[in-house]
Amino acid sequence: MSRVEIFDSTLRDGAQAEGISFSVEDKLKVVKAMDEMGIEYIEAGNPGSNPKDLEFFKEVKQIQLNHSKLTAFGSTRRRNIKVTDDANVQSLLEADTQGVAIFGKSWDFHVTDIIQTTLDENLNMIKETVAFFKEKGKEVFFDAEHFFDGFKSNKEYALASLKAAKEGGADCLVLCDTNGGTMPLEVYEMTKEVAKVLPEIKVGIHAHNDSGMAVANSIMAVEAGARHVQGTYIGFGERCGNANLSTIIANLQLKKGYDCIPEEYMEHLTSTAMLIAEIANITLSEKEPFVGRSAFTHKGGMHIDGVNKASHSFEHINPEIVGNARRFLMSEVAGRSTIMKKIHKIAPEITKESDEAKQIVDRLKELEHEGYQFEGAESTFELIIRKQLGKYKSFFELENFKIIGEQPAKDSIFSSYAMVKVNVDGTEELTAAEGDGPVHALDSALRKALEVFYPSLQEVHLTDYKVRVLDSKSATAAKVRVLITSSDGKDIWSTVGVSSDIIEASLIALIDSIEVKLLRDLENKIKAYI
Ligand SMILES: CC(=O)SCCNC(=O)CCNC(=O)[C@H](O)C(C)(C)COP(=O)(O)OP(=O)(O)OC[C@H]1O[C@@H](n2cnc3c(N)ncnc32)[C@H](O)[C@@H]1OP(=O)(O)O
Ligand SMILES: CC(=O)C(=O)O
Repeated sequence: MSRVEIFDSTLRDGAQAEGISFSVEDKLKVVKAMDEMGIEYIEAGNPGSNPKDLEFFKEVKQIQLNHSKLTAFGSTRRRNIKVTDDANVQSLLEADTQGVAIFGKSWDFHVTDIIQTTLDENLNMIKETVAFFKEKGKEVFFDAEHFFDGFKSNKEYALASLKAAKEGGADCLVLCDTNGGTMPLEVYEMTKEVAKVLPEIKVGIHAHNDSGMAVANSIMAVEAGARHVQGTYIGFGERCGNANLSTIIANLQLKKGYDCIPEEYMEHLTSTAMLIAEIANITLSEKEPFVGRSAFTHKGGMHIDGVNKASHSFEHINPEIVGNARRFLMSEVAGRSTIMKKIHKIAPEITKESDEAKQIVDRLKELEHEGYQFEGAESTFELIIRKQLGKYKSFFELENFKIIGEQPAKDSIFSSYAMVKVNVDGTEELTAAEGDGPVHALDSALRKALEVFYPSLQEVHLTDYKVRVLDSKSATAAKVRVLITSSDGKDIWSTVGVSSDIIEASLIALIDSIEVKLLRDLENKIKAYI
């Protein structure tokens, strides 16, 4: 199996994405996650950029890495100064990492118009900076910024920038599609030419996603001979993002037979994507190939029927290989086989013709008539089946609650408080909490009271809250459907509630969300015991 090195820049190019800001603690968590995933290189920051990155590079030394090598990122020396006088170069040394990624200009226009120096001086800047770090014993990646645009503008000069890095002793020449505008076949042809002109040095690819081509471009570069791929684990980065490494790793390893990460870690691909999203405080796109929640989710009745008969009829790989799971959605386009599949997970003995099956279907129809919709809220659906079959005992009773919304003075901020009393096996707990709004306050108070009995609820938080008005003609008397998505960092689940009162609808969904978490914990305990 041919090896392709994976180089993750979540902490550097990822941190250049709009809305992303990592604390030192966050960065340390990402480093651990990448190491546990078997990622070969972690570009962990830009020490010349900010004191936080420098502090991080000190802290990270405490972590024992088993797979990954750390690299720091920075530019070549500035024009017309000595390498040793360049502050950025000094910060890179101070970061004290095994590797450094040095970016330099490959596009003649950028040299003359952006960094405003001569073409020769830029080549000197590249060669001298690379040579400096080689002398210091570093593994040096030369990131040829704007390589593909440069190649189109002035091929000789773009290649000369690579040669300058090679003469400086670079270990890898990384061709960057910095503006993300290059098309896959162009990447293939230009990479092929580099591999031909400079056969004795490793070539890499760093693609941005401005044309939606970053993954395709990375794969095409590998097809053309690149053996080092840079990107960010779930694709966020400057502007439209970077090449998504979770997609690339899965494609290269499962479809193309390359060796990117240890085989046994492939099943952690999805949970690591969720963890990175969690740390970055973003919602992982449900549509993300391989690792998204919808990646193996089937809605059309015929698709569900097909997957039940043979999973590969509508799935390109088995979801378990990447640690994801198959889901069937309940909807107006789902057939009876979908419902039976759900019932069978809980009660395999029940037949399509049995009274129990009929009662469940009737109950579902009733609930749908009330405004429930289970598409995307399978957890509530599962609880309904369990309750209907008498296979469910609630983990707690909500005895009462009170919500206060107040604006004590005309211009003061509106605030909400909630008080709840819960009962767990005869023991009562009364708690209050504050929130940004009534539902937030209620959620906080409910979990605070229950955490006394079930500490694992501390891991749970709401990742999405949607309200849909069902009959807008009835104005404020209209029913609303509330869909809540929750996560504990390992798993994501959705629950639904319907009422003409938005608080009640939210409460129904919140209670189900907590019940689902406690049910899963119990199931996991039983599995571990068996
Ligand atoms: C393609 C990429 O992603 S490259 C990395 C981009 N990332 C970032 O910019 C985030 C981190 N950057 C920073 O924190 C800041 O830009 C710093 C601290 C590094 C530098 O800040 P400043 O000194 O204020 O410079 P500024 O941010 O305006 O950058 C422009 C300077 O960088 C120089 N520069 C840009 N690219 C290069 C390069 N490849 N080689 C050498 N110098 C370069 C420009 O010539 C310009 O210098 P000048 O003002 O003397 O003409
Ligand atoms: C190096 C880099 O981030 C780029 O050229 O896009």
